Amino acid sequence: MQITRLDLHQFRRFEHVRFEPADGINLILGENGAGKTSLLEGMHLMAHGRSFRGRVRDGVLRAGADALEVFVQWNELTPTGLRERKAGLRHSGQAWSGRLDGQTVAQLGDLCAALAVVSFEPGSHALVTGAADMRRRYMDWGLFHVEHEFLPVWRRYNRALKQRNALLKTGRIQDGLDAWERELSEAGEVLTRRRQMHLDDLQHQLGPVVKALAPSLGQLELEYLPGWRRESLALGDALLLSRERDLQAGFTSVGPHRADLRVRYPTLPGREALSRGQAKLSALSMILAQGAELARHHGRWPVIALDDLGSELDRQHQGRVLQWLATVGAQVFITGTEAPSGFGAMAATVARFHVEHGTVRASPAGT
Ligand SMILES: Nc1ncnc2c1ncn2[C@@H]1O[C@H](COP(=O)(O)OP(=O)(O)OP(=O)(O)O)[C@@H](O)[C@H]1O
Repeated sequence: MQITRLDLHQFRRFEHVRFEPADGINLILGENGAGKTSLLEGMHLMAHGRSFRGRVRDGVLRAGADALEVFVQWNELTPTGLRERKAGLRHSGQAWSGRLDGQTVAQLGDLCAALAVVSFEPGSHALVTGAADMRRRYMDWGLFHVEHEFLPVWRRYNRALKQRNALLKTGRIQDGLDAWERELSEAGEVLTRRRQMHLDDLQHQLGPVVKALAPSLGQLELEYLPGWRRESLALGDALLLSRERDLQAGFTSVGPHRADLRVRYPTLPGREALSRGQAKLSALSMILAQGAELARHHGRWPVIALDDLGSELDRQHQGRVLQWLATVGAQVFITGTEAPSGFGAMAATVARFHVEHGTVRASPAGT
C-alpha cells in the first residue's frame, strides 16, 4: 500500500496543504510546530477514524474553521495489478461524511477498513502501560483488516450492548432483556474467539520483530483477558449472574467490551518495572508486528508512520528500526527536527521533505 497524495484542509495549522510522498522511506523534517506530526495525523485519521492526539473537535480542526477535510490517494497491489484508490473525509468535530473511490460511505468503519496505516508516536507507550481501551482498539483494528466478517460481528455486539445498557438504566428488564442478552452472548463469544486467534497470530509475528528491534526485551508475550471468567462460564451465564449487580450499576460489567490484553515479559520483572523506553520499544514492536500480520494476510504492507523517532528511541535502537524497515519494503513516514541516525548506506535512497510556512516541499538528498 503506497500513498501517492495527501491533502489536508483546515487541519491544525494547515489551511490547505498537499503532500506527494515517494514509495519507500519518507523523511519529513521541520522545526518544532511546523506541522510534521499533523501530516501523519491526517493519514491516521483516515485509517482509524480518530486522531492519535485526541478528538477532532479538541484541536485537530483549524482554529476558526467549520470542518476539516482529508483526502488520500494510494496504490494497492491486487492480483490483477496496481489499483488506484481514493478516500475523502470531511469532519466538523460533530458530524462527518466520507467518500471512497467515488462513492459515499455510510459508516466511518468502511474508510478505516480500506486504508491501512500503523502509527507509532510519542503517546504509543500507553499501548503497554495505559488504559485497556487502547489495547482493545489495537486488537480490533487489526481484525478489521484481516477479517472482513469481523466488522459485522463487532457492530452486532456493540448494538446489543447499547440495548442492554439502555434497559438496565431504566430498569425495564421485561422489555426484551433476555433477547438482548442472547444476542450479546452469541456475538460476544464469536468476537472473543476471533480476538484470541488474532492474538495468537500476532504472537507469531512478534518474536522475530522483538529479536530484530529490541533483543534486550527478551520474550514478549500477549495474553488475552476476555472480560469475564471464561475458563468457568459461558458469556450468557456470566451475563445472567451479573444481572443484579448490573441493574444497580446501570451498565454491563462483563463481556468483551471489558477485555484486555496483558503484555508479559518472562525475562523481565514486570510491566510496572518497565522503563519508559522499554514500554516504547514494546509498543513499537507490537505495532510493527501488526503490520507484519497484515502483510502476511494481504501480501502487502500497511503504511508505517513513525512520529519523531529520533527523540523516542536511543541511537542504537533507531539504527535497528531503520535497518529492519529497509528490509520489509513498506512505505514509511518518519518525522523529526533532524534526520535520525542509522540510515547508513540507504541514506541516499530516502526521500526527504521539509515542512515550513504551512507547506511541504521535497528537499534534495542529504539536506
Ligand atoms: N486547531 C489548530 N488550529 C491552528 N493551528 C493549530 C491547531 N492545532 C495545532 N496548531 C498548530 O499546528 C502546529 C502543530 O503541528 P505539529 O504538532 O504537527 O508540529 P510538529 O512539526 O510535529 O512539531 P514538533 O516538532 O514540535 O512535534 C503548531 O504550530 C500548532 O500551534
